[in-house]
Amino acid sequence: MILMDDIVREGHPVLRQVAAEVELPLSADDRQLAEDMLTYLKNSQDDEIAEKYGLRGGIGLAAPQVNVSKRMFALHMPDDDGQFLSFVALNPKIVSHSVEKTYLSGGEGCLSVDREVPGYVPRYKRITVKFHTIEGNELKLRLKGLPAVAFQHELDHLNGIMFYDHINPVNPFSEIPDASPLE
Ligand SMILES: O=CN(O)C[C@@H](CC1CCCC1)C(=O)N1NCCC[C@H]1C(=O)Nc1ccccn1
Ligand code: NI
Repeated sequence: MILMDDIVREGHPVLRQVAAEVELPLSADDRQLAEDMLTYLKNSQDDEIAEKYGLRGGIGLAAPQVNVSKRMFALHMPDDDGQFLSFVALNPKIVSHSVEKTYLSGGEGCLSVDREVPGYVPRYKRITVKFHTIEGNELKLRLKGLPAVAFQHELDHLNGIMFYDHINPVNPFSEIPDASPLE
C-alpha cells in the first residue's frame, strides 16, 4: 500500500527527470505499481482510510512521485458529467488541444510540494489524449474541465515539470490571455 512516506517531495531529482516509456505488455511489477497508485487515490478519498493512514487527498498520482521514473499515472475523480474517471494511463500523449486555456481559480497544489504556491496555472481548456490501459487496449479520450487540468498536471510530472513552473513569476494572478477560470 502506498503511504505518504512513499511520495517523494520537491528537491528529489526524480521529479525533474523525463520518465521512460513503460514496456507493454506490463511486467508484473509495473502492473502492481499501476494498481497501487490507483488504490492510493481511492484510499486518499476515503475519509476513514485517509484519516487512519494520514493520507493527503489526491485525484492524480504519477509514477515519478513514488520514485519510479516511468511514463504512467493514475487519475481518480468525478468527471464533468457526474461519471467517475478512474484509470491508469500508460505512455500517455496529448494528440491535440484547444487554443483556449483554463486554470483552477484556486490555483494548484501537488502531493510532492509541502507548501502553498499561489498563482494561476494555465492549462489547455480541452485536450484529446491517447494512452494504453492496464487491460492492454489503447484509448483515445477528449477531456475538458478538471479531468483535462489533472491530465496535464500528471503528464507534466512525466516530463519533469512542476505546476509552479507555469505560474507567472512577476504577477502570479495576472490575467491569462484566451483563458477562462475553472471554479
Ligand atoms: O500529481 C499529482 N498530485 O500532485 C496530486 C494533485 C493533482 C491535482 C492538482 C491540480 C490538478 C490535479 C492533487 O490531487 N492534489 N494536490 C494537492 C492538494 C490536494 C489535491 C487536489 O488538488 N485535489 C482536488 C482538486 C480539485 C478538486 C478536488 N480535489
Ligand atoms: Ni503533482
